Amino acid sequence: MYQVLFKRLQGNEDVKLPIKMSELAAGFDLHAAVSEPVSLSPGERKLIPTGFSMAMPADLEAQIRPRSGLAFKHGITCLNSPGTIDADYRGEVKVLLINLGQDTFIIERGERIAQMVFQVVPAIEISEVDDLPDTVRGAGGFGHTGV
Ligand SMILES: O=c1ccn([C@H]2C[C@H](O)[C@@H](COP(=O)(O)OP(=O)(O)OP(=O)(O)O)O2)c(=O)[nH]1
Ligand SMILES: [Mg+2]
Repeated sequence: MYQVLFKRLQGNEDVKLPIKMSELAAGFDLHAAVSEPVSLSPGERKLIPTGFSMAMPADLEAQIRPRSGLAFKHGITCLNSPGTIDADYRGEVKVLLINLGQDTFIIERGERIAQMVFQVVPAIEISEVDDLPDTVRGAGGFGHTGV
């Protein structure tokens, strides 16, 4: 079991911390900590505060992903999906939303705007080499096996 710490930022006592909406949900829903309703017109993007910062074990990252309901119903998604929260980041977690729909969308304070999924990040050691191990695929890619 991993221990993750959430710190509520001042002035956001009324905004919920990330929560799972069902027992086995992969994502913790994130709530908008906007001081007043924020409008996103078609094509517009805005960085939305969540009212908390966090600390997690060094081998974790957190991914900020869209909510499918907002994407399907309103065309609202995360521009940098999935957003990456580094284990050493102590600033406020923010969500970069973009409106790909046809209508202006209003984000209300406390609304669930995205979800956060934790992942283990493997420890990696990099070595520069002159030759890589051969494979059957080789350099084939981008559809070289056909449709
Ligand atoms: O959706 C996001 C993406 C990032 N961040 C925060 C946490 C993350 O650890 C930090 C940096 O993110 P990233 O590495 O994606 O951005 P960058 O453009 O590479 O910035 P930096 O140079 O600060 O790493 O910004 C968020 O709050 N929400
Ligand atoms: Mg970075």
